[in-house]
Amino acid sequence: MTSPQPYAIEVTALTRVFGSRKRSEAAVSALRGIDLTVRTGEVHGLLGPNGAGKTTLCKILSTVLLPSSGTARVCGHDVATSPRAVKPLIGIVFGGDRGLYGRITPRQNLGLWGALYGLHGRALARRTDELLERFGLSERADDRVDGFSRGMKQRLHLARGLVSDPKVLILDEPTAGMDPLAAYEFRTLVHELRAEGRTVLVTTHDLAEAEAVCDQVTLVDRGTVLATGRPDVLARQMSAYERVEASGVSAAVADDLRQLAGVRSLDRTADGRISVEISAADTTGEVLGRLVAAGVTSLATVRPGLAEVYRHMVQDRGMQVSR
Ligand SMILES: Nc1ncnc2c1ncn2[C@@H]1O[C@H](COP(=O)(O)OP(=O)(O)OP(=O)(O)O)[C@@H](O)[C@H]1O
Repeated sequence: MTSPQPYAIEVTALTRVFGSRKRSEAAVSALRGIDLTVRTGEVHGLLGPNGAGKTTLCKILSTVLLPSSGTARVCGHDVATSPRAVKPLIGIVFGGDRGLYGRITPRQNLGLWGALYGLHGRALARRTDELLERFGLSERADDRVDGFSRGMKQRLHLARGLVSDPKVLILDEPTAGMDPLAAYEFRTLVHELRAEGRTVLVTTHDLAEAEAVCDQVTLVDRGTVLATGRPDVLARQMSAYERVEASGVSAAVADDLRQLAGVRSLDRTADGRISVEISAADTTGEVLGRLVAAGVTSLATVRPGLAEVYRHMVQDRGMQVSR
């Protein structure tokens, strides 16, 4: 018996350039030398702002798009030279409305997709029924999809991604536009997929979602990898970019805080509030402690948005996290 591949996804020095369509347009380097490994059975988050290159990478992995240079392998098969070996191993789910046929029913959508993967007859009917049941769509199985709510369409997308029983599932912003309950159910689903032994690559803008479901997270920005590591390790690093905001702080206390080693900057706003930008993970507690000791009661800790974290990370390049 052959032993399973240790890595479900191996990406090395991957680039993708989109040529310009008009003379006036510059070519776009969507991926600029991505290295990424995802262990078999792992849930791996790809986290990055708009335009980071996440969708481009997902498309290359699912053989929809060719790389410009570098290599990408799925379960040991090169996506560019062996797409036929890759296709049955991989399922892809895009968020939003892309890829569903609204004028037909969920059963027919799944039937069409299953047929593309070579399923037919009883096997296809059984698989379709199982998935409709799993995603709570059995009662609406024969209604037209275009009358469905966003959450139902999203569940149908997920069902579609599983039609071929793929070993590797790519979820491109699967919770975009989901309400909180649906997003919670999604997290449960990802845990189930992992328990079934599948490898999941999930793209998101949402750090909390990545922390909740992922074993490993890779941060990407402008086509490059900024850092990769366990989400709790990355989150701890990100906490080094927290801000503390407070009002009613005397000039003497503010000066005292400014002197602390882990304080990057301290600004006072026109309305008398202060904003303290932290530059070391354990400084937030120290700043809060000093403010409380000085009798300040109006204070808050603000975790920066991803865009801000990226900005800091890009400035502080070299803080690569390894496994
Ligand atoms: N077909 C295309 N032609 C030209 N440029 C493209 C094409 N597809 C993507 N790009 C560009 O490549 C870059 C990366 O886009 P991509 O969609 O991969 O990013 P993303 O991280 O998925 O962003 P988002 O979160 O907004 O979906 C962007 O600058 C985008 O404009």
